[in-house]
Amino acid sequence: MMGASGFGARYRQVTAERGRLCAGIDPHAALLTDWGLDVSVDGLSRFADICVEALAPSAAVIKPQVAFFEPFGAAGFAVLERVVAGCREAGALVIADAKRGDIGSTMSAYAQAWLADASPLCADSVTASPYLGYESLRPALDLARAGQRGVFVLARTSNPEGGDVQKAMAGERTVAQSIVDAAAAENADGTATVGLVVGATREHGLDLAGLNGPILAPGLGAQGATAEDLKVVFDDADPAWVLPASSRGVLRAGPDVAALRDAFMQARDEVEAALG
Ligand SMILES: O=C(O)c1cc(=O)[nH]c(=O)n1[C@@H]1O[C@H](COP(=O)(O)O)[C@@H](O)[C@H]1O
Repeated sequence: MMGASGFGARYRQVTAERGRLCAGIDPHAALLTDWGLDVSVDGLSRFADICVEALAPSAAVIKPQVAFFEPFGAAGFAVLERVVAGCREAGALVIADAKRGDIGSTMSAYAQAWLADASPLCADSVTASPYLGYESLRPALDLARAGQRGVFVLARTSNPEGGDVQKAMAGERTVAQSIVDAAAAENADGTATVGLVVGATREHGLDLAGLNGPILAPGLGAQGATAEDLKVVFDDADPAWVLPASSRGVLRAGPDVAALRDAFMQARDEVEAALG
C-alpha cells in the first residue's frame, strides 16, 4: 500500500478512524414527507440539521447531493452551506456532489465555488464529469491539489444508461478505462488528488489496481448493491481506497437522530467486515 500525502493522506486518516462508508445527504421530497416534514425550506433545513447531528460525528465522508438543495434557490444553498460547514467542523470530509463539468475557463469558476477557501460552499472535494474531456477538468484538479483537496471524476456510473458512453471503445481501451488511466497518471505524485466514481451496482470491467486514490462507489442500499457485492466488484482494487456510498438506504431510518446514526453505523460495520 503506497503512502499518501495531500487529499489522500486526509482521506486515509479519517477512514482509518471512522471506517469506509460515505453517508449521502439527499433530501428527496419523498424523504422529507416520510420524515413528517414539509417540502419547503423549513423542511429542508430541519432535514439537514438532523443529518448533520446524526452523521457528521461518525461518518468519515459525507456527500450532500447538491441537486436536492438547488430547487429551493438561494435559501436552499444557504442550507447547503450550513451542511458543508457543520460536517467539516465535526471532522468529516465533505464531497460536494455537484457533478460539474464544462469548458476549462468555466470549469475554473466551478472549481472556485467548490474548492476555494474563500467560497462559502468550499468542500473537501467535488464530483466532476470528464465527458467534456478529462483535461477540461484541469482547473479543478490543480486547485484541489494546491489545497489538499480532491476531485471525484465519473468513470463508470451506477445507472444502467452509463454504459452507452463509458463502455464505448476509445482505441484499445474503453472510455471509462481512459479516465481511470488519466487519474492514475495524475496520482503518481502520491497526493491522491483524483478519486474516481465507480458504481457498486455492476461489474465495471476496469483495471483499478494502479489508481492510488479513492474510489467512490455509490449504489449500496437503495440501488441494490450489498456489502458482500463490494468484494466481487472491487476485487482488484486496494480495499483501503474503496469508499462505498449510501444515501436513501441509511436516510430511511430517520428522522430520529439515534435511529439514523445506528442505521449508518450498521451499514458501515457491514462494509468494514466485507472489505476486511
Ligand atoms: O457521484 C455520485 O455520487 C453518483 C454516481 C453514480 O454513478 N451513481 C449515483 O447514484 N451517484 C449518487 O449517489 C447517490 C445515490 O443515492 P442512493 O441511491 O439513495 O443511495 C445519489 O446522490 C446519486 O446522485
